[in-house]
Amino acid sequence: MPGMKYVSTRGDAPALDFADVTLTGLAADGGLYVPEEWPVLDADAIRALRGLDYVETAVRVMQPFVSSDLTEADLRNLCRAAYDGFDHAAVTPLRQLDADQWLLELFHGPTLAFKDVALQLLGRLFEQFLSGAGRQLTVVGATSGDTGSAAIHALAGLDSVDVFMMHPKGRISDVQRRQMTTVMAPNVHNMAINGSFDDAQAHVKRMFRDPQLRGFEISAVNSINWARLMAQVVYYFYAAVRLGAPERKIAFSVPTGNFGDVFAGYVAHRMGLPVERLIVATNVNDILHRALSAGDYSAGAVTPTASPSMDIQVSSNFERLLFEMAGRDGARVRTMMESFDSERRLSLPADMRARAALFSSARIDADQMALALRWAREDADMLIDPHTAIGLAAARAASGRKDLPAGTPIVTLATAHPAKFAEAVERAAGERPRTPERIAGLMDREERFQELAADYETVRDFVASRARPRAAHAETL
Ligand SMILES: Cc1ncc(COP(=O)(O)O)c(C=O)c1O
Ligand SMILES: N[C@@H](CCOP(=O)(O)O)C(=O)O
Repeated sequence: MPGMKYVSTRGDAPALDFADVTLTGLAADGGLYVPEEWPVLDADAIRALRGLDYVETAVRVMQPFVSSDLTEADLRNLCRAAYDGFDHAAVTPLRQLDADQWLLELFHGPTLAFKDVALQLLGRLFEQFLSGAGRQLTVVGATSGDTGSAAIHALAGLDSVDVFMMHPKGRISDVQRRQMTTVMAPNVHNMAINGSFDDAQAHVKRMFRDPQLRGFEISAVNSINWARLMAQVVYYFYAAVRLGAPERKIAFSVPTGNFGDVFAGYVAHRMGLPVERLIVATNVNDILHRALSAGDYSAGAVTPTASPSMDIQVSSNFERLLFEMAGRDGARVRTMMESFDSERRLSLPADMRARAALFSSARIDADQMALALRWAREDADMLIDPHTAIGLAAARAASGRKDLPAGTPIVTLATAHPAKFAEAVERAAGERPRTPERIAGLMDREERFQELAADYETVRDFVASRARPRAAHAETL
């Protein structure tokens, strides 16, 4: 059986197989890679997921995407190794809050955020594909707090990979920063830039196309990398099947920033999972809410909030949805994205918006977030983090407005452990979360990071002066 190929959302880059798409990250035309077609699990295949554990579910959901480059046994071994270190046997357990509301806990991995679900696997995929290949990767990444630590924990000490991670200085929590900056592995380089996450993400994309970095094999761990999203599709299936899929439709409320997590939900839907609705929950950095509710995709300045990981105005993965909304017309997406890059705004035409009817959206402000956090504490006896609270506020609003058919379970993705944002949680709920063992002692460790101006050249030169060049024989890859 021929393996899955991946094509660029801008239609002008070579199609790649899974291994290359994983190691490459961003497409050469500036687009994002997506599978050339969506594999489908029919109702029987979904029923057959009942009773399977997380690893077996992951193997069945991801196999169609990787089949050209990994055997089923390889994939199973990688998944076992990736999820073995999670501190819950279910990996991503479900918790019921009331008759309709559920939480999908995605924070049981090493760095206490949903990013571990994908990055624990991605690190192992890198190792698998680089083993014996003589290639040297330079991973450049941008983080608003959680991707950075999950990536660093997945890649620290790997000899064939150098990791350069930018975070916006002063705009992430102390725990988030220290989870990155206390890792002393020689292949890890942290940069605190005097700018926003959007600045950092723009730099990452530019480095892929910078002729001055031609001597390095640049790669990505942000959700521009397809493999990140693929691993996140799994928990939508895992949760929905436990709640009655395929016989029952489920709605998901997803706290959203870079649009990766919720796009994974869209992929699950395209693969055949009966999804009633995907609720895109934003904080006051609401570009996605405006885009989906009014067709206005225009980026303003980033406002710092108590949910810093979602303080994003330019959402990379929205381009993947645009590609679907444009009927997979890469040339149309290229024109739109080039216009967005120069104007910082796009108006989404009606024909495209009609293809995004599965999504609804909500903009949740600080008071609404705090109210949801308190409700979870007082009525459901759960301390949740501010990002999860944004998702929950949107979920409760949808159910209060009776936006969904009666009895539809709404699953809010609980994307981080509250201890990562202890001050904000304490402010809202009047109670400080307990400190999990995984981060005990973090505040006493030595930190190492480089503070840098936000301009591109400063960051690029920092990377170029420390990264190891690509291996000679990989020059033409
Ligand atoms: C805790 C947390 N919640 C939600 C999000 C938003 O996820 P996405 O960027 O995939 O939309 C992020 C960052 O990505 C995050 O770290
Ligand atoms: N919220 C993220 C921002 C980067 O998003 P990604 O999913 O594209 O890696 C973070 O916490 O770093």
